[in-house]
Amino acid sequence: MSIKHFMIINLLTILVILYAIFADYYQEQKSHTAEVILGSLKDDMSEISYLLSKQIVDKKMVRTTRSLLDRAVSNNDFIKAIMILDDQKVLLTTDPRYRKVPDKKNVFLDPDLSAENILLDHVGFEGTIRFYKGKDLQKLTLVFLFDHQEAAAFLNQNSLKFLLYFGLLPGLIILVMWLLMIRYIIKPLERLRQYAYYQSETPSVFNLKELEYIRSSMAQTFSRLDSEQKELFNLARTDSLSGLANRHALNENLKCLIADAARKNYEFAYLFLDLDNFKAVNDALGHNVGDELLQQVAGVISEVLRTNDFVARVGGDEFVIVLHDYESLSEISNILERIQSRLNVPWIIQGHPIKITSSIGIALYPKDAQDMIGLMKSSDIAMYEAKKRGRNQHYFYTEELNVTVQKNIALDKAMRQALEDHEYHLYYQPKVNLLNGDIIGLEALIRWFSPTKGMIMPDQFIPLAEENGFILELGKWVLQEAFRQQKIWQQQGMDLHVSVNVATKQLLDNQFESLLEHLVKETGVDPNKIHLEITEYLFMDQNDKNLNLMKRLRSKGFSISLDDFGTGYSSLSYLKTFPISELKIDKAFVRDYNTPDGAVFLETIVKMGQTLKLQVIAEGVETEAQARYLKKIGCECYQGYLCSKPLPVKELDTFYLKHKSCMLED
Ligand SMILES: Nc1nc2c(ncn2[C@@H]2O[C@H](COP(=O)(O)O[C@H]3[C@@H](O)[C@H](n4cnc5c(=O)[nH]c(N)nc54)O[C@@H]3COP(=O)(O)O)[C@@H](O)[C@H]2O)c(=O)[nH]1
Repeated sequence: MSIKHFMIINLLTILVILYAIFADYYQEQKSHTAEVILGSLKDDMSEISYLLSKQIVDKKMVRTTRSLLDRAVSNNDFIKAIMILDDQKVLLTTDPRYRKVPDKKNVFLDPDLSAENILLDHVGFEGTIRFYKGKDLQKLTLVFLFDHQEAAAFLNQNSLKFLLYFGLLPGLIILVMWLLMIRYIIKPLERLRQYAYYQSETPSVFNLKELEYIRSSMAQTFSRLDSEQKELFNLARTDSLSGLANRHALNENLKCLIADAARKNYEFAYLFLDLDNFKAVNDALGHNVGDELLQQVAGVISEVLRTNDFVARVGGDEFVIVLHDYESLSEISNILERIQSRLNVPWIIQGHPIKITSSIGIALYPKDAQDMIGLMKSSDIAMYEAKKRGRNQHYFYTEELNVTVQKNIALDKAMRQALEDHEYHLYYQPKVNLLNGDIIGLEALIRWFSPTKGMIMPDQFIPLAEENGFILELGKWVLQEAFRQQKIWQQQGMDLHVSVNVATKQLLDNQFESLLEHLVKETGVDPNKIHLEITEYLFMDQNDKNLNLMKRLRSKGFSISLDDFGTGYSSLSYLKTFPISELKIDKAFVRDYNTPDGAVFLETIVKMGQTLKLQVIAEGVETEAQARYLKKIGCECYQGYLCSKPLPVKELDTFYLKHKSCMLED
């Protein structure tokens, strides 16, 4: 039951009780009035009886009393007529209309009957006139006939007043009480209920103390809950480390932005920023330093951006910036250049000097993607392109880039499957001694035989394998296969070393050394018969770790051959420091042997090799003229189509048995 209904029932009960009390009181008043009237009639009766008793000495004199009786009737509104009866005979009546002797029981004053009943229901009442005629006591009956109409009118004359005072008043009181209750209890309670349920506007102060206590406690509780909720809301949307928005907040923001941009038809830019080499900072200097660096980076980004731009940290060293309200794409570029140049300064974090750069991918809504996932993907693709292009730059997503990425994804999948399906084979290309034409070694070169696409050359998949790390798995297979083959040839009496291309990622892998040990054990190959062809990129970071690794590999018998020499890192200091056995001059220089610059380069390398006691081998030798020139300048070895293209094992066996050497014609 509601409070309202409860109140109504209570008020109605009070009203009914009040009415019952008042009705009882009214009835009592009426009876009392009737008693007073009847009393006065009785008094009149006594008085008139007395006067008549005195006046009458003979029944015949009754008529003489007429004036007295008329006066009595006119003096009393409740008497309609007065009759004097002698037994059953009417001697006198004040109103000739009433000549009939009234029934005895209708004029008898029954003490059990109420005055009101007598006045209203009886015809009248009687009294006795006693007088002496001589010595004889004579009796006559005096009858007062009631004027019922008058009596009823008199008795009821107060009922209107009563109704006004006692009938309407409680009603009014109850109404006022009801209105007060509505105003001070029911409405405040309803407002409290609404407040509790919908947490609508805080109700203003209530007049009733208890309700006010409830209201103010609720207001305090809600305000506390509100601030806690706000705090939780912010916590759930804030990255605790940087204080920037987190991924959750980014998603919410993007959802609104996409909806708004779709409705109002405007463009915005979704930028994905990734720090370059942040992992190295974390690994080398610890997470404390990494965390502080991230905080500083967050500060720089926020400083450069305008207040209505949005920035979130969405991963370890990954930030997302959402820009809108820009005039042109070059405005975006300007902002990003500002961020990148502000980041690309020497930082001192906890006493450590740190250099950090960033790569940023940009996707535009709606051109590049129309939804959140699409924007993330596109900006991610663009960011990787920025990294691929040398880091510390930003790159706008293009559909062509996407096509390349999709191709690479498919290639990546196929490349991995190909290893399981044994679609890779090693070809071998002879390395030749220029002085005597002897084949001194072989370079293992991978080929992929796809059942659908035929032979796929390594430069179509090795770069991707190096990029996505698959080179570790594939390189392991190459090493295993080359070691196994060298051992077979060795057992067959072909005393040739085998050169294996080793990607920088493979070399830097912590498991590389143990992998070599394991493969040596597994295949039984002599490490002295293995050349590991590495590129100059390894020497970009000439740290002790790399140097020690090279030294350990060398001490185990492996030879280190420097591939594509001249195309990469320009500092030559590593040639002295690192235990390198062989320099392979890139085929681009061999091709240019007959140009002044090419010749100078080749001669310089050969001389330098001689000075440093390194074996120098020229790659890509296709003509006798090239070979003769190389021989003339003192280059010891060459590799190239002049002797043979890379061949599969069987063909190479045949070739080797047939030629054994690639002697230059005199
Ligand atoms: N990490 C690994 N890299 C590998 C592996 N196998 C090959 N590769 C690298 O792929 C690049 C392309 O190799 P490929 O297509 O096999 O080309 C080699 C030779 O075929 C080519 N060559 C040899 N002689 C000539 C010539 O006279 N003319 C001419 N135009 N090309 C010639 O040169 C490539 C050998 O290069 P290099 O390794 O630098 O000695 C290449 O970079 C390979 O390194 C692998 O298993 N792992």
